[in-house]
Amino acid sequence: MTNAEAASGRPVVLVVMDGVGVGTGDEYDAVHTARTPTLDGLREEGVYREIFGSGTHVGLSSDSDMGNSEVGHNTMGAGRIIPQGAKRVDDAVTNGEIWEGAWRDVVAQASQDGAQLHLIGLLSDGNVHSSWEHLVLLLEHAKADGVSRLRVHGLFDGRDVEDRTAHRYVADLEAKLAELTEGTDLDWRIASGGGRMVTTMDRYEANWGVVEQGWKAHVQGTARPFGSADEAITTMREETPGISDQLLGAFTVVDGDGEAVGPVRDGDAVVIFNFRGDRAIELTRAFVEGDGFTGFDRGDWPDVLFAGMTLYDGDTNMPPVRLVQPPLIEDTVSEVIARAGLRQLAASETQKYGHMTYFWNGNRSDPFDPATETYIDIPSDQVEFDQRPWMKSAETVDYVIEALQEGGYTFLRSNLAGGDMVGHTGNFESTVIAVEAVDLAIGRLARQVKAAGGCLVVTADHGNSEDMVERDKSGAPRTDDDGRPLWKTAHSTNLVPLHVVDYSGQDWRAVEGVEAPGLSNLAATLLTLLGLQVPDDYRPSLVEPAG
Ligand SMILES: O=C(O)[C@@H](CO)OP(=O)(O)O
Ligand SMILES: [Mn+2]
Ligand SMILES: [Mn+2]
Repeated sequence: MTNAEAASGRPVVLVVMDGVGVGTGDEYDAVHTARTPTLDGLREEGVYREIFGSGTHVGLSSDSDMGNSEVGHNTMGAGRIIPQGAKRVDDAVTNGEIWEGAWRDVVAQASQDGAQLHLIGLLSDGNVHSSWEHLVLLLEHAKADGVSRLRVHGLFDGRDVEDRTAHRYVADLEAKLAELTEGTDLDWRIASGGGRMVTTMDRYEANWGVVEQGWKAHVQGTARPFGSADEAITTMREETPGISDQLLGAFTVVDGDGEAVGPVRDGDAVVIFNFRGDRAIELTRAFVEGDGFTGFDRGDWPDVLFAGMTLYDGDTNMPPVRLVQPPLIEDTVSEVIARAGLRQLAASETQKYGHMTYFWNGNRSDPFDPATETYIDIPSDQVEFDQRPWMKSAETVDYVIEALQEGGYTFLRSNLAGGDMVGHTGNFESTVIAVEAVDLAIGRLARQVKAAGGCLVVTADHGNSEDMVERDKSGAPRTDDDGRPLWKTAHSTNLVPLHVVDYSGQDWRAVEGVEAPGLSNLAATLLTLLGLQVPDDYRPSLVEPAG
């Protein structure tokens, strides 16, 4: 029997466990600490490998860059390593392309009499949504290009960098602004800000109220007033000891008369300097969409020249003006499957919905073939996720199980968000529960895949929950002044698991000798399991028929 015959007809079911990497197994490894009978069992039952999900293996600039959902899902779906995020913008910066196109219009607009240039984005060197170097370069070029009034609206991270460091980023930014403006009559200031999870950086329309807070802070200048960004941070930390940077409230910087120092006005130029789209698109829409906009009540919105760092949504062409053009990823795995006429299902809760559709499909939102593809978006809870660590793992799997029972689908993919979203809270106990809920859900799904004689593939897009503590350079856990662990809220650079368990009777074995096996090998692996031709430029499959 050929591979294709063995595979013909039976469903292949992929589960992406978001943020569940392979850790050291120590007491800060929530995956190891969790009771995971399903994952332990799958490991015995089928092919198990540990593969790369970070750094240059997913198209980032260096191997010290942790993975993230965007690049992880892009890479999985593309079957190749595509230059990504910071790397893509870095390339445009290196070859100077970034200063040639829309940037010229931006500075021309900002040089009109009385106009201002607003730079809005995440103050971080996590290189997930934004890059500190890019912000500095924008400032330097704005100076060289004669922008006299400039306002920075800075969001605090605490998610991709060590938590409770926002004051350092603010100090560094104030120092940079002082250095660039010293001895000139440039009028450059920090004008507003807030923690990214409560200000501006909502995603997948989970909570437009977050964007509204940002709109009040950055655009209207009506958020909670403070004399400076540093004063805002200090005050909010006094009010809520231990508060995470991501949750610091939205604020507006005001002058001695209580007037906002930099609201956005007609005729200004606005740049969002985040390069990643999922959490930049909503504010973008608030700026560029006309009367049809329904996210929240914008009041009288200013007429500005708006530019994003890059394209945030390929299908809606948002934003229409951007500093750097994005990668166009063609021939992604679901396009290949759609061309073969096979039916596909994608299911995820809202927090990761775009990951399983837009990012998976090489930055396009719509199905390739609406007749054969079904997308399911399960609304996420609107809470801090450590309060509901099971998230929607059960509901997500319910949809996949139902589709398997119904029959007719050949490739069914889903994302279980808990390991990542709860891992980001830095709450170890809740993260253990999140991983257990993921395991439980996969257990239920595995039984249904078995009943259907299908093939189950389980992997993760990057690490997070398997390493929950900040570490020093030697890898030793760091503690606070009282000796308590410094909980880590960020992703990791760890390897991720890959399980392949086929209940159809076809045996598979690991392909030896694949160079640096990683997420980029998943697409060929899936096509091989499906018995479909692998495009020539894909990285190779990690499994082959045994015997
Ligand atoms: O929450 C997010 O935006 C990122 C971390 O910045 O996580 P993920 O890449 O898993 O979506
Ligand atoms: Mn993720
Ligand atoms: Mn994450």
